[in-house]
Amino acid sequence: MAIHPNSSVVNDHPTPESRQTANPILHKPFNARDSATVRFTHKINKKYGLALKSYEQLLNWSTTHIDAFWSTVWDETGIIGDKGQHVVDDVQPPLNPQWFGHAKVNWAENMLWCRSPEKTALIQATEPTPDLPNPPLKSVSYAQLYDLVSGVVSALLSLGLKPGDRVASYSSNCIENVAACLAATAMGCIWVSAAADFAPDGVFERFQQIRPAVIFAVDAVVYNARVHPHLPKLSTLLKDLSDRASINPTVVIIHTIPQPPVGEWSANWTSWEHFVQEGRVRNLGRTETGEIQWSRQSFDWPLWILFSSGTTGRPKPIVHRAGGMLLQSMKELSICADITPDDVFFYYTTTGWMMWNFLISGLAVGCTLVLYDGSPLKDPSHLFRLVHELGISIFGTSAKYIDALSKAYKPRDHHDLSSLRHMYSTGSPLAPASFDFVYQHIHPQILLASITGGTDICSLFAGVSSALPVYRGEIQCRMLGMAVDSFTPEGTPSGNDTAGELVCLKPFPCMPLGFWPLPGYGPEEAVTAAQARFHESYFSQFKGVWYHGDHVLITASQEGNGGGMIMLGRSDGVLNPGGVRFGSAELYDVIELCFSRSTAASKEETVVDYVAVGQRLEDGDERVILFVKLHEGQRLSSALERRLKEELRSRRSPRHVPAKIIQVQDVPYTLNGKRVEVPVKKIINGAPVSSVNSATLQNPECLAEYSRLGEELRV
Ligand SMILES: CC(=O)CC(=O)O
Repeated sequence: MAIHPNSSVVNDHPTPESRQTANPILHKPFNARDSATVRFTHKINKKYGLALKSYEQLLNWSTTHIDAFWSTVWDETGIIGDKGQHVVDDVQPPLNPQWFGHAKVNWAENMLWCRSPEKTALIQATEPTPDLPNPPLKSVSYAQLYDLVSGVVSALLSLGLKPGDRVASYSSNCIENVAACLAATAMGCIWVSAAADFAPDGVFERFQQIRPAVIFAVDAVVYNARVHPHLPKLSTLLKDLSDRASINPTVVIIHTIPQPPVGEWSANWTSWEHFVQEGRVRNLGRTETGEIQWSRQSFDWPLWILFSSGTTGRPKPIVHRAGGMLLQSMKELSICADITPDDVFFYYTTTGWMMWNFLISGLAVGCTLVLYDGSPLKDPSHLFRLVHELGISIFGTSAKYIDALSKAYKPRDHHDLSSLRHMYSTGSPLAPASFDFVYQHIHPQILLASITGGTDICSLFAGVSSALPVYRGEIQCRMLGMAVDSFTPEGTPSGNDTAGELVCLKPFPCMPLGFWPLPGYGPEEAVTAAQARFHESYFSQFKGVWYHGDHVLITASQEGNGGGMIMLGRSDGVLNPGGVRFGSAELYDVIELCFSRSTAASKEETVVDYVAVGQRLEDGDERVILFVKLHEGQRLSSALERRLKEELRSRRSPRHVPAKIIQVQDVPYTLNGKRVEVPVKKIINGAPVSSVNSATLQNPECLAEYSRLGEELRV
C-alpha cells in the first residue's frame, strides 16, 4: 500500500503560484455579498467605524480585537440572557480568562427559543434491518420537544438533582437523548455522553471519573442491519460502577425496539416513558406562566464533559463552558456557515463524538436536525434516500466515509440531491480525490467544507465560510475569532505554505475550563493533578499559546480568504484511524489486562512489551500498527494475533483493532523510562532514524528495526 508523504516531505507542498493549478477552485459562493459573513462585516464596520472589505481583514480584526468581536457576536446572533459589561480581560494563554464575567445565560434556553408546533425540531431515522426494511421516521416539533424537556426537568428535579451534578448517557442517537441533554443543562447539570458502541470498560473509565447521578441508556442499537442488545453492556457497566467505585446512579431506559429483550431488565431501572410521565405529574421546575425555569448561570458555567484519550493515563475529561459553547456555535453556524431556520441539518455521528454536540447546537438556529442510528454504508443508498425524502440541505460526515463511499456508490446517478447546499467532512484530512468525488458524484455546486477543531475545543479552529471559495484539497479558512497560526518546533511562526504545529495565539471563549474535577468538585489533590494535566496537554509545548497537536500547513491568502489550511495528521501519539481518535493507552490497558507477564495464560500468550502508532495512508487516513515484544525465542503465532484482536474488539471497539500486529525485538524508552511513540511513528512514516534525538533514549539501537519494518510497510 502506498503511503502519504511524511511531514518532512510535505515542505515540498506546491507554492502559491503552482497551487493555482494544483488546487483549483471547485466552488464559488453564489452570492457572497448576501452572505451572513458579509452582513456581519457591515455591522462591524458601522459599529466600530471601520472599512473592512475582505474575509481576511475581518479575520485579522476579529483576532486582534477579541473583546469587540465576541461582544458583537453575542448581539448579532441574538443570544438570550444578560450580557453584562465585561467581555474578557487582556491576558495571554495559558491564563484562561473569565469571559463575560457578569453574564447570566443558559445554553438549553437558547436551544429552545423556537416553540412552534409547526416547525420540526428533530427527525430520527434508523438503519433498515431485515425485520424492519422501512423503519418509520420519528419526529418532534419544537413545541413537543419543549414539552418533553420540561417533563424531564421535573423528573430530574424530583430526584433531587441540582446545578453541577452530572447526568450521563450511554445511548444511541435518538430524540430522547437530545431531550435528556437539554433537560440536564436547562437546570445547570453537567452532561456527559458515551456512545453505545463503546465497550463497558471504556465507559467505566470515563464515568468513574465524573460520578454521574443519573444514566440514560437505550435498550438496543441498530448497526450493520442488525439489532444489538445494549442492556447486557449496561449491566456490566453498572456492576463495575457499583462494585469498584460505589457509584449507584438512577437508570432510565429508552426503548428503541418494539420488543425489548426479556430477562435482562433490573427492577431498579425506570423506563423513559414512566420517568417523563412522573415528571409531568410532579410538574416541578416551571414558572407561574408554565415556562421551564431555566437555571441561568455564569457564562463560564460547566456545560458538558467530553473525553479525549491521550497516549498515557485515563481519558482526559475536558470540561466545556456553557456560554463558550453557545457563542462559538452561533458564530460557526449562523455567521460562518450561514445556516438558517429553513435548513435541514444532518451529521453522521454517534453520541460520543463532539460532532453530536456540534449538530444539536443547530437547535439554536431553529432549523430541523436529522439524527441517525446505524451504519452509513451497509446500504450506501440509504442516507441519500433520506437526503431526498427529508430535504436535507446540510450533510455532515467524515473523510473516511466519503472515501469509502467513493469506492462503493455514485449517489448522483440514483438520487435527486438538489436540496443539498453544504457538505462537511472531518475526523481526518479530506483527500483531494475525495473533493473530486463529491463534486462529480454527489453535487457539482455545493459548498464542500473540510472542518477541523476537535474534542478539546468542541468546535472548530478552521473550516467553513459561505462567503469564500473552496479550493481542492484545502480547508477554506481559519474561523473568525480564532487566532490560529502554525509554529516551527522552535515556537516561531512557520510562515505560509510551510508545515508546522497548529497553535492558537489568543484566548477564545470555547477554550475548555479545564479537566475534571474543577475546583470545588473534588479533593484538592485531584483538582491540582487535573490542572497540571490540563496545562501539560495544551500549554507546555510552546510558551503562551494553545498547542493543539495537529500538524498543518496554512496556505498563502487567495481571494481574500486569509489562507486556507491543509491538515497533515496528528503530531503526538494519538491514534486516529478512520477519523476515530483514541489514545494508545486504550490498547495498552487491554494488553496489560489479558497478555502481560502477570495476566497471560501462558508464556506463548505473553506480550512482554508493546507500542502502537498510526501510519499515514495515501488517502490521508491512517491505520494502527501494534508492535509487540514477546519472550525470548517466542514467535508471534496467528492464535495470539487473533486473541489480541478479539480482546481489543470486545473490550474496546472494532475501531480499536490494529490493522497490523508485528513482532519486534525491543520497544524504545526515554532515559526516564517513558515508552516513546512519536519517534516510532515518524520512522514508520518514512523519517530517517537520524531525525530522532538518540541522546534522550535508553535503547536507540532498536530504532533500526522500525526503520526496516517501516520500509516494508510502505511497499
Ligand atoms: C471538528 C473535528 O476536528 C472533529 C474531530 O476530528 O474530532
